[in-house]
Amino acid sequence: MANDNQQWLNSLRTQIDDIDTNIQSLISKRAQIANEVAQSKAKSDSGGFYYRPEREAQVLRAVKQRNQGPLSDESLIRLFKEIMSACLAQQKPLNIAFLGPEGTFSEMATYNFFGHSVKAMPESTIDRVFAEVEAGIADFGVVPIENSTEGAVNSTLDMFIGSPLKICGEIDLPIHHNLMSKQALIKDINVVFSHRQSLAQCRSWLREHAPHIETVAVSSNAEAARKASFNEHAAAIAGESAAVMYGLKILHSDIEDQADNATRFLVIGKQLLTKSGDDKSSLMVAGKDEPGVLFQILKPLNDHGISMKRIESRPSKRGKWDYVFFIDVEGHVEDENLSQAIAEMQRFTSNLKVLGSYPKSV
Ligand SMILES: O=C(O)C(=O)C[C@]1(C(=O)O)C=C[C@@H](O)C=C1
Repeated sequence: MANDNQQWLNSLRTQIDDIDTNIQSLISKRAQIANEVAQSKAKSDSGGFYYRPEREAQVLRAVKQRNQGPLSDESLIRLFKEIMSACLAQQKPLNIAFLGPEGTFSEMATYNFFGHSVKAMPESTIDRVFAEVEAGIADFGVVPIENSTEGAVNSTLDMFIGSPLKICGEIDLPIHHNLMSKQALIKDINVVFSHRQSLAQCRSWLREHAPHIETVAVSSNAEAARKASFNEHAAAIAGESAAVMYGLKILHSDIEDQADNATRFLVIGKQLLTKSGDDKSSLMVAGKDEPGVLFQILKPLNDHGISMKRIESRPSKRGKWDYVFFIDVEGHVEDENLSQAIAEMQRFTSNLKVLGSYPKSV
């Protein structure tokens, strides 16, 4: 019996070896063809842009559509992202600036979107991420834009007012928080460090399970984990990778108050993207100081059957009580109905800037 089972195991492993040989040779063939694509881009007027997020979104949507299991869509998408990341790295290795330090959710979002064959560059502030991309030191940047529990990240919205950068993609990252410490028991902990937003996202859990523990806000979750790593009676609330990086034990996982807690990040760059087939566009609009101006600005969207996904207002910094509106809509600016709507909106705005058309997160 044991012998039969061993034979079965051996035969299964032989099958896996054969399949791996085929997969490897196909991946190598794919990489060769991607190299030829790079040569064709070098000859064309592609503006030196080798990375094509709209094409990658199409590849990933096809992967999802073909999937019949047993692997989940997420697993297959992760694998194909890594394949494309490696194929692109041989054409042109990308430098990606993100809101650091290492071990933050922004870093996780960066690798989730670009795969691991990129050079991820941690920056200390959102302004620095924009500056590195504007200066061409980084090819793209990754910045948080909103959290499903805590709302908009105003410092990112404000950067778009003065920056020429475009939005080239979005990343919808589920955020799971963990309580981590050198200690094994929560009763031995007297202080919890975390970023202000993360403490807010775990408010009810902390009230219920750790009412005796003091909470201290620090600059990032990774910094919280670093502090907890050399304080015997401290804990941090952070993502899993911070626990690994700073050698902490996870005492409780998924402690966020809302199970579907997520943060949306934007990919910023200099590239204007062509249509991927399922896109979103972001507009920044300064209204004229007239009665009913917001209604007039939004009316063309309704008239042309365009779905608005989000609107935020921010002080314009041009004068007191003067605002700009950030509006996300379905579609690409090259779509007939959206380009007509934008032309009509311009009659009621003192300034309208298309921040980008980009594929919806896959
Ligand atoms: O189709 C392209 O333009 C490619 O360069 C190939 C490829 C891929 O591996 O599929 C690689 C990088 C681009 O970002 C998009 C796709």
